[in-house]
This record gives sequence, structure tokens and C-alpha cells, in this order.
Amino acid sequence: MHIHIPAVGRTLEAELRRKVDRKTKPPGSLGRLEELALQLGLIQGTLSPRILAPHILVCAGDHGAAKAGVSAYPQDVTWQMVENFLAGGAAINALAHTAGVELVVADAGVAHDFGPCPNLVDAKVSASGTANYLDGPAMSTEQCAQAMANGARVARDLAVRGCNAIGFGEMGIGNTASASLLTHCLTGAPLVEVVGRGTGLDDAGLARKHALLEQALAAWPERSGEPLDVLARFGGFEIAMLAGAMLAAAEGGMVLVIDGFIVTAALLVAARLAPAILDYCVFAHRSGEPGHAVQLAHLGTRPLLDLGLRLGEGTGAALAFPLLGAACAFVNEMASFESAGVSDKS
Ligand SMILES: Cc1cc2ncn([C@H]3O[C@H](COP(=O)(O)O)[C@@H](O)[C@H]3O)c2cc1C
Ligand SMILES: O=C(O)c1cccnc1
Repeated sequence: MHIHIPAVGRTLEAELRRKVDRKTKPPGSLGRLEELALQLGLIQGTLSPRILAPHILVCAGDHGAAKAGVSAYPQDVTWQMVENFLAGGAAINALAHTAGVELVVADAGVAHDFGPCPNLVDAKVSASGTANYLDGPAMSTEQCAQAMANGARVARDLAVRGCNAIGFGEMGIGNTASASLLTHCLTGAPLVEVVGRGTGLDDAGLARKHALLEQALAAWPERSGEPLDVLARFGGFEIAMLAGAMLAAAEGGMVLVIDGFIVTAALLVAARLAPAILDYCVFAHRSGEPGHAVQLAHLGTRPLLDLGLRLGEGTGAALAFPLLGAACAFVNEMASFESAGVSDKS
């Protein structure tokens, strides 16, 4: 994938700040919404930012390692939840709906034949999910590139449909384990700090997951620090698809709304390939999965919400979208001290 992501230009910064500061409120009193408005204005290169046709892209994929016991749930939950997304019954359906955000669900490599399914984006790289990284690479270099290209295609299609902000979500049993390995390899944080309970492992399950992931690292003695090598070795198809979608979305000047631990693992890969992507990212929330705090600290960022969510699917991103709308609304709709005839500080 050939990607060029320019850093967001700062020429409008002073003017945007002045516009925000002239609104009928004490300076800084809208807190994080003011920073958000500034960021959105700079990304869009305008004094009047707008969120248009927002979407959440949920990428789903299966993990060979799931059968080794890295999750509290069986692998079949991945395809069953995809069916649930399509039927409108999952948490992300409810939260996207209430936020006024459209949902797009993509099969990046789920081990299931969905049959003809008009509402499911077919981006299947393999009909059996990834290989088990305890035995070798989860995917080939070609499969990894294919998954990333599929993500880029979907992001560009959304842009053509008038969307200028994408929230990212995922579904894949075992993918917190994959995200832990990626995070360890790409941030250098000790594995123990980035392995968590995922869907709800008990203490014995957590110890087993940690031991399996140590084994996975030991099975790759020639370990490379290159982000695409790490992604192919330990990634999921949904994670690779997300990384590709994020890169294309930022290249297209869109706003990227980043969800929890797995989505941020995909971003770690993307940010190593194109560091300026971070200018386009709004970090929606801090997940309860402990490795997410490590990722956020590594990226030097602070998320908008801290609600103790640990679900994924893009649920945190859906909850953050109304804040993006609020940031645009105050910049575009509030009066200034001058226009409203309100006295400023003397
Ligand atoms: C019913 C159900 C719905 C979900 N929706 C998202 N996830 C979340 O849990 C999975 C990751 O956790 P682990 O690595 O422990 O398997 C992902 O599929 C993620 O999106 C779910 C998990 C379950 C069980
Ligand atoms: O932070 C997340 O996205 C997350 C945490 C646990 C399980 N699934 C997703």
C-alpha cells in the first residue's frame, strides 16, 4: 500500500483559537470540546468544521490462536456476533443508532460462510481465519497486504459516499491476545503489562493466556521490529484491515475515531508506517483492558471518555461521536461577544 499522509497544517490555528475564544463564554470554559473543535478545524482546514455522514466500520476476523485457549469464549462467537450486527441486536447497533452513526460491517476473514449477505462487506482474506501464531506466522505477507488493501478500499468508498469521519471497531474472538502481542512488540512494554482478561478470563485463564503469549514470542526467535512483520506474525485479518482503513482514511483527510485496545493496536501499526496519522485521530475512550492505558501513554494521548467499557465493536467510538458533533455545533452556532453584545472581561 502506497500511502502519503501529510501532517495536518497549522496555518488556521491562530484564527480558529480566536474564533473559539470570542464565543460568549469565559476562555477555555468548554474544556476538551475546545481542543476537539480546534483539531477538527485543522484536519478539515476550515473555521467551520462539520461531521458529515459519519460511519463506524466494524471489521471481523477469526484467530487461529483462539482454539489454543486465549479467550473465555469459543471461536464461533465471532460469526454469531457478525450475524447479530447484521440483525441489529448488538451493543454497537444500539449505540451507533442513538448517536446517529451508520454502521458498516466487514468480514475480513471470519471462519464461516455467511452465504449471500448484501449488508456484509465481503473482504474475506481466508475462509478459515488466521493461522495459529504459536506455530508460525498468523498470515503471509501477501495476506496481510490484501487485508490492508481491503480496508483502504472500504475507507475510500465511504469517502465517496460523503463520509468525513470514521469510527473503527472490531470483532474477533482471541483478538485481545493478538493486540497484546502487537502492543508488546511495537511499544516495548513488558508483556505482563499488556495482557488482560479480554472477555473475562479468570485468574487461571489469565495466567494461561500470558504463558501462551510468552510461548508465541519464543516461537519467533528471529523477531523483527518492522511493523508489517509484527502484524503478519501476530495480527488478525480484522486488525490488518483496520490498519489499512485508517491509513487510507487519514490520507483522505478524514477524522479517525479510535475505539479501544484492539483498534489502538491496529493504529500502532499504522502510526509506525505513517506517524502523521495521529494528527487525524480522536481517541474516544479508555478501555478497561489494562494494555489500552499503556498504548495511550505510548502515543502521548488522552481519550475523551473513561466509562470502564471493555467491549470493543466500536462502542467507545460510537459514544464519542456526539462530542464531535457538539464541538462543531458550538463553533458554528454560538454567538461571539461582539455579535451578541455581551460584555467581555474588563
Ligand atoms: C458475546 C460477545 C460480544 C462481543 N463483542 C465484542 N467482543 C469483544 O471480545 C473479543 C475479544 O476478547 P477475547 O480476546 O477475550 O476473545 C473481540 O471479539 C471483541 O470485539 C465480544 C465478545 C463476546 C463474547
Ligand atoms: O478495549 C477493547 O476494545 C476490548 C476489550 C476487551 C474485549 N474486547 C475489546
